[in-house]
Amino acid sequence: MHRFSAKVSSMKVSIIGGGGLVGSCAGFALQLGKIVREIVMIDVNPEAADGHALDILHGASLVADQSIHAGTMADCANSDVIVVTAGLRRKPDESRLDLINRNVALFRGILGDIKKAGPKSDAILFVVSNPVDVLTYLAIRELGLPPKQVIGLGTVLDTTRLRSLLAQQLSVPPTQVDVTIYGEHGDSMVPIWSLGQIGGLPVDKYPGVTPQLITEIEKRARNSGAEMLKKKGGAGFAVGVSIADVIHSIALDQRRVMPVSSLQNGAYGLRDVAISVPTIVGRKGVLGVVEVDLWPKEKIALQSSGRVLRETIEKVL
Ligand SMILES: NC(=O)c1ccc[n+]([C@@H]2O[C@H](COP(=O)([O-])OP(=O)(O)OC[C@H]3O[C@@H](n4cnc5c(N)ncnc54)[C@H](O)[C@@H]3O)[C@@H](O)[C@H]2O)c1
Repeated sequence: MHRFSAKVSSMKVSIIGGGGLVGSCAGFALQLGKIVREIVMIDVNPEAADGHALDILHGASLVADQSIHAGTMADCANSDVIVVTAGLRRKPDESRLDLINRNVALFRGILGDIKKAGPKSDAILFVVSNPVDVLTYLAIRELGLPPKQVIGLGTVLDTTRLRSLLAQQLSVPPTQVDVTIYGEHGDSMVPIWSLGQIGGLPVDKYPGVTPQLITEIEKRARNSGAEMLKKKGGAGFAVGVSIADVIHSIALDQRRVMPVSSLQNGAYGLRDVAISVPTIVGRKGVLGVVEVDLWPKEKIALQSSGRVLRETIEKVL
């Protein structure tokens, strides 16, 4: 435990885009997590970054002893984790991949600024901006950090949406639902029902689970991003806790298996693409991926998801 607390107390997290909805929710979730030492909010709109940083700081006396403040790109130089949530939001009915042309130039500029600041050799770049898998691949190509230190949020948010909605439908505790989505953070995402469990029991045999329910929940999870855009202008709280969950696995070197996006080298037949597969996440970033047997239709869907991303990469990068 002592070993961990030394690491925890030194963890500095900078959030580029901290003045926006996703970045501010991530900052708040990191405060409530009480694990990282320093939270820095950075934004081209400094007022917004300072406003969110101050709002979070105002609650510090009730939560934890952390340093919370607005900053500049220079803060990237000594940050342990650099989170990028800066970006343009999806318009209603716009697919995440359609966003790419608007977001690549913006993201390239941010990568240039991070390079200029000179990140630590063991820094982790954590990409959240959409289309997250494509931008993660771009960062791996262009930032100059080892690929293992570049992680995308991938299907972490999609997974918690699926689990939480299924739990609500079945009246079971959400933390006991263990079904994970892999593949693209986008239309071709692949829920892996073959490995799903509720309270350690096979999900397809759990009382109340029917093929119709599975189809319905899958559809709701897939449409959640669009639903959030329509109802409240974009996802905030759930993506915030998703970001914090990954950062905590890094900060505590927990080596948890998570559906984050990272560069693939052949597992599940995926290569030269950043996409979500079962990935071990620790202080050094991606420590490995775990390959297990899936239903053939799931493996085929995962490979086709990889092809969707590869085609986009070839078109736009
Ligand atoms: N990966 C996921 O699961 C996931 C989920 C939700 C949203 N997102 C993505 O996160 C991104 C942000 O969404 P949001 O709702 O917070 O949008 P937002 O408009 O509320 O916030 C974006 C922020 O980025 C800032 N910004 C723009 N250019 C910048 C730059 N060059 N440097 C620093 N800051 C800059 C803006 O000023 C703004 O404050 C979008 O790309 C969105 O699609 C990803």
